[in-house]
Amino acid sequence: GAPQTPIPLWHAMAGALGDDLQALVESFNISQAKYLVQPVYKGTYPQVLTATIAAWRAGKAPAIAQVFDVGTADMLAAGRAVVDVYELAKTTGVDINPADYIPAVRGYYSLNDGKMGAAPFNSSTATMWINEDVFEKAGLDPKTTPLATWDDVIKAARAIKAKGAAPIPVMTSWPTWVHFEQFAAIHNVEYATLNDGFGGPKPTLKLDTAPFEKNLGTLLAMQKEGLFKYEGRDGAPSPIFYSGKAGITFDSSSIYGQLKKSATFKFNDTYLPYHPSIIKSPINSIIGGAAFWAMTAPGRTTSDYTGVAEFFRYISRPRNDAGWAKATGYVAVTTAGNERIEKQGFYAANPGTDIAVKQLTRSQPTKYSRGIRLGGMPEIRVIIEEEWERAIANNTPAKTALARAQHRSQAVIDRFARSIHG
Ligand SMILES: O=P(O)(O)OC[C@H](O)CO
Repeated sequence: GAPQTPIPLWHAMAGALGDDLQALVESFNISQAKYLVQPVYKGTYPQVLTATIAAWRAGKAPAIAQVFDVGTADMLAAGRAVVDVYELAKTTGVDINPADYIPAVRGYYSLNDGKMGAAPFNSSTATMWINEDVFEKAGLDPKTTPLATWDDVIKAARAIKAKGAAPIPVMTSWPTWVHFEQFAAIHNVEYATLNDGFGGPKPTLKLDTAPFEKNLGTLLAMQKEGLFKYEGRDGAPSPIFYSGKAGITFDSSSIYGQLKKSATFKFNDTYLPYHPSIIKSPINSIIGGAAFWAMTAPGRTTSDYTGVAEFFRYISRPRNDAGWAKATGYVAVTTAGNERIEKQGFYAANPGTDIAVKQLTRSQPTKYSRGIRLGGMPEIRVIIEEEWERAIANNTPAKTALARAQHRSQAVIDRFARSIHG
């Protein structure tokens, strides 16, 4: 037959997630004869983003790039580099319907006028993960030990430490995603003015405020007491929990697939803990993970873009969307995908897999729990991580770390605002 059109796809899915993505791509490739999607692992999320931007400047951007949550504002501002999904649908005639996606996902990846920029794919949220074997060793019943509030978590951590049940009572992956961005959402705390950045070009960060001080202060105090161990930036710490060395971690719902594949201990997840002094009853968390962006390049043809659009439509079909979510721990991004999982009885048969969706939908999103839309956000995450690390190393209070993080991060936002508005 005719030669297939290659569609390069750059991604950040390692380990079990990489295998699952490979399988999904292969099923698309054999479902039709025209296009051959070619997945390439390009490293971590920030590495994929950097590589994609560099490649675009060199006229060699992949047809599809997987960009993480916090790269969204930068991508939406990238102008000629990307083809927004609504435009892709229009020019190729491939029907990609925004109404198919659950509101939290659609809202996150839309422009201000509601038109979709990216194709939703791997949406997660952050949850609290429990090593049940460690709990049992510490004399804690993993099914009944209260873990709703931070005081509850501290109590459990003290028991784990006292019994020497694990070298690390509590740790975290994604320090800033979980303990700043998701923390702010579930406590209905403002992260930045102008509706967390959705409402205008030059928001002011709110990192140097009492709620953030309370939360970072709690973590720094736990660190001093030997209850919490800061283990590194972004997703790098995750394998420490996989290896069984920690009693509790905070991580993406999407570590489910990896744990199912490789963990030698019983595990489960539950809701993120909250501070009753900040909110009586925590609200919805926000989506994380990543989405697929259609990239431009010199010489890219309508046929190439049609292949991209066909792939986007394929992954949104209820069967494929649900299959990916069940294997990985990501949430199904379409309404039909979610209904399919529910109907199959998957959540009931696999306790804990329902927590992400429940936490994402437990309230109506407010202006502080819909997402954070700030330019330069990947850089801001690194700044906050640096200041957190400095506070641990120098034994300085949360207030100092937050003042520094606020000052340095605001400069990033102001620079971004100048770059797009002159
Ligand atoms: O591990 P993921 O894919 O759920 O992503 C976690 C964070 O949202 C990445 O920024």
